[in-house]
Amino acid sequence: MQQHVIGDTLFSSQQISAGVAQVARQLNQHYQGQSVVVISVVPGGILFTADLVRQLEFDLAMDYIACPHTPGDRDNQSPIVYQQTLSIANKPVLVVDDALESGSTMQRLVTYLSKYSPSSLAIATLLVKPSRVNIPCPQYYAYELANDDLLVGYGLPWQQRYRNLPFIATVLQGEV
Ligand SMILES: O=P(O)(O)OC[C@H]1O[C@H](OP(=O)(O)OP(=O)(O)O)[C@H](O)[C@@H]1O
Ligand code: HPA
Repeated sequence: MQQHVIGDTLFSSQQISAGVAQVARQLNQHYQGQSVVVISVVPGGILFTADLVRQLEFDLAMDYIACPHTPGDRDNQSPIVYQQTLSIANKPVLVVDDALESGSTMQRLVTYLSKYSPSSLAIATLLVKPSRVNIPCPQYYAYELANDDLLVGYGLPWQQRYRNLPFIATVLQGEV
């Protein structure tokens, strides 16, 4: 592993667990008694989704969607890949990803999924960065960051690596 890429730890695995629990609490309150379709944005959202759904107390089904993103790209125009394993028509849908940076990926996904007529659409992420666009739907998150710095770990890649780190760290300046 090229450990020299990895800078200071911003969120330890304990802080991540606390953040997951915080988002789960908000969702358990909001969706109590409902049957929800949770759509994970893969691959980045896999880790957060896995941790989050195990703390959700309402009935849920799971699906996935992808919209490959290059870190630092503030206008993600890549094709959306969605197999629609489950119908979401007339059902509450929760889209789960690790982070919003520009917000452009999630903004496109929300617009796209709304065409399938869900009864409601909301998003859940662990992190949000400050320069994200406004997405007009309910948003659940644990941590609002102070800047847009590139991060790595817990789903976030550096050159497609390090998604599996159990903590979230900065990327050293020369490597961004
Ligand atoms: O708000 P944005 O600026 O659009 O960035 C957010 C996206 O970036 C990350 O994707 P990642 O780089 O992990 O790639 P992925 O799409 O392959 O998961 C993250 O998982 C979001 O999907
Ligand atoms: O901080 C990040 N790191 C890696 N990929 C990303 N995609 C959005 N934000 C990030």
